[in-house]
Amino acid sequence: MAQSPLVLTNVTKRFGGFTAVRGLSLDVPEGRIIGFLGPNGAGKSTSLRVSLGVIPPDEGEVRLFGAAPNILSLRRVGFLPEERGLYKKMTARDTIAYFGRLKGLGAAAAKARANELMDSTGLGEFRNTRVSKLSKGMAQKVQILSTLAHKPDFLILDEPFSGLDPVNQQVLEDLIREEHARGATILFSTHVMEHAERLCDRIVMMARGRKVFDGTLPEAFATLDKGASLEVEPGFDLAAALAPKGFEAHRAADRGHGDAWRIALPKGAGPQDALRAAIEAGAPITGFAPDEARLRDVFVSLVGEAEAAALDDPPAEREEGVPAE
Ligand SMILES: Nc1ncnc2c1ncn2[C@@H]1O[C@H](COP(=O)(O)OP(=O)(O)OP(=O)(O)O)[C@@H](O)[C@H]1O
Repeated sequence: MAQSPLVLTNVTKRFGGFTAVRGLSLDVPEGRIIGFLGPNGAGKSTSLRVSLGVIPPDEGEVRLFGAAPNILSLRRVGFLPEERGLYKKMTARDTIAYFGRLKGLGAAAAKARANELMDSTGLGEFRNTRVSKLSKGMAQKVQILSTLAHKPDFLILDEPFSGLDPVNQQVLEDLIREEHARGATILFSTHVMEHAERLCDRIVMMARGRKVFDGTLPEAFATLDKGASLEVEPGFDLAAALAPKGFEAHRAADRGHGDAWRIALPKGAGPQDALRAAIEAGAPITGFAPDEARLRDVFVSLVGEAEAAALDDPPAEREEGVPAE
């Protein structure tokens, strides 16, 4: 069996009296794209830092390519830290090539790889531009490309999408897929669930330092009760009409034209069954939609609306110059 690039067993990390990560066990199998999800402060960055040996765990074990993180295993990793930082006076291409050389590429190979990466991601014309003259988003792209320069086996990207506009978020999604197709294993953290929905084989959800879910997308959606939404003309009591047919309806909101209801589906029933039952009950239907579950709904069902609301907050800015530990 292929070796998992990363295995965490019962990892706990405390800062003073505060526990940032609590008993986290995680297996990142080779060749997967895994999304590490959770709101600000959930413990994602701390877990990633512990995984790379940047900070030691207080309890538990980290195995990176089968051993404690070491110089050899770290060479196989490309890491995008949450705190971005590049040498401002270096050109974009030299920056990417420099990171490639730090990870063992020869000078010519590093330069060629930097050119190739910049051309394929729309940065070709900025090869000789100094980092200080790049926009924030472009500098972020340069930093991301720097983590890929040496074609790492394992990419760990901490909030790679934050700071990118929608076009460049798409460029990054494509890049992640290409790296995956090349054979890389990818673990990325995000509080934007949509990226994970589109990209990931598996997701790990964190809240307040604890893992609250670990599984495939279908497994995540299977945790939700299925439902449907129906709109009927105002004043019609859908709950009373559907109760004898075994469906529970709750008024969702008065939208003006009609009344919106949410129907919980009993086990084995589909949204069309609810629609049929409403028609049979003589409901004056003005709208119908099967519920389209999103990962955010899964998160809400696991940790509650209050905790999930933090997903909408922008990532916390760490003050510059504040050390990681
Ligand atoms: N060096 C540190 N010293 C003290 N507390 C820390 C340190 N690093 C992280 N923390 C705390 O640990 C908790 C988890 O932080 P972490 O950065 O791991 O969360 P996160 O899920 O990555 O969130 P974000 O998206 O905001 O970065 C937070 O409450 C944070 O304030």
